[in-house]
Amino acid sequence: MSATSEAPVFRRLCVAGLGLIGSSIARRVRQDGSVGEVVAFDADPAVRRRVAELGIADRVAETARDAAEGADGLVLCVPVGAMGRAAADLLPHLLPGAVVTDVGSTKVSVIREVLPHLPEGATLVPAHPLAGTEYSGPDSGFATLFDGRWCLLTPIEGGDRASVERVASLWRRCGAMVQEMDAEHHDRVLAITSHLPHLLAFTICGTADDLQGETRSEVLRFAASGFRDFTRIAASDPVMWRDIFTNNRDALLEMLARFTEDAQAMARAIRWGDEDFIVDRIERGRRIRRSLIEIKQA
Ligand SMILES: NC(=O)c1ccc[n+]([C@@H]2O[C@H](COP(=O)([O-])OP(=O)(O)OC[C@H]3O[C@@H](n4cnc5c(N)ncnc54)[C@H](O)[C@@H]3O)[C@@H](O)[C@H]2O)c1
Ligand SMILES: O=C(O)C(=O)C[C@]1(C(=O)O)C=C[C@@H](O)C=C1
Repeated sequence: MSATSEAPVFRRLCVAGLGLIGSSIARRVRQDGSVGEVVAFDADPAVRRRVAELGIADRVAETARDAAEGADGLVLCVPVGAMGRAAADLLPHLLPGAVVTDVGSTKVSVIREVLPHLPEGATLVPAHPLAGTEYSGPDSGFATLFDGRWCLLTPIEGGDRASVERVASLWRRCGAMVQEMDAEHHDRVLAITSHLPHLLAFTICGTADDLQGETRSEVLRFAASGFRDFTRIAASDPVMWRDIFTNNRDALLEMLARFTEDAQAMARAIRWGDEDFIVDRIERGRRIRRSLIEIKQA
């Protein structure tokens, strides 16, 4: 990827929270010139020092005020439970008319927490890149993270369309495909496709750990790739996932209840030897996997 001749989307972009996602954005936009200047800010001094060492921003600010002053764009890349605090610290200092966006995994809660801090004339365009890994921190980011991945925008009803287009353009230049969606719908979709799978992965690892007397050494020694796949997801950051679970509580609990019912149906089929039911459920899983691979190849 190399710098294009297109005009920068923002003159100065403030990136707040330089973990996996924030540092990936900073790396990408600096490489391809989609913003004039990147100013980084993180609440953790150790992260600020590391970002300076890595050289992934034009400047690392020591305070929220210094980071936001003079910026016409701000992307909040902090855990969803910290969005309100970060917005309160940064938003008052942005340039008039600035565009504020975020990358949070929940959208209704982020809108609720950030909107009250939006200065007159500024706009909020919530966003969520569907790309990540189980790693966190500034060393884990990379410039190609968003290539070919979806970024969902959940624009505020009646909000400024030009700002939505600017944020969409930033994500396209980061390599992502952009789609707009209603925030409530986003949270329900992500509850089943991302939040519940993580809940299951944390839980199955916990269950295996509880059985340590009997099986744990076996689990670890002979861990087949099925269990290993769960452990990759279960290695994700505790603060990030605590915040996602508690900020998408209703949708997640609804999906968990539906899943529990379906798991009970499977348990019943196993108990009574209903082989047709069991095969039908497994075939459904295989079909979903195949269709996902086809979508990826298309
Ligand atoms: N990791 C993923 O796979 C993934 C994917 C898409 C979206 N997201 C979302 O992106 C956001 C960031 O996730 P991440 O994986 O990059 O997290 P991370 O833990 O790697 O980084 C978060 C950073 O935010 C900083 N921070 C916390 N509170 C702050 C504050 N008030 N002001 C400034 N900095 C603050 C932390 O010090 C940390 O460096 C989260 O909202 C998450 O839900 C994550
Ligand atoms: O790839 C992973 O490890 C991820 O967990 C990424 C993942 C996901 O569930 O797909 C996690 C949370 C985000 O909000 C978006 C993406």
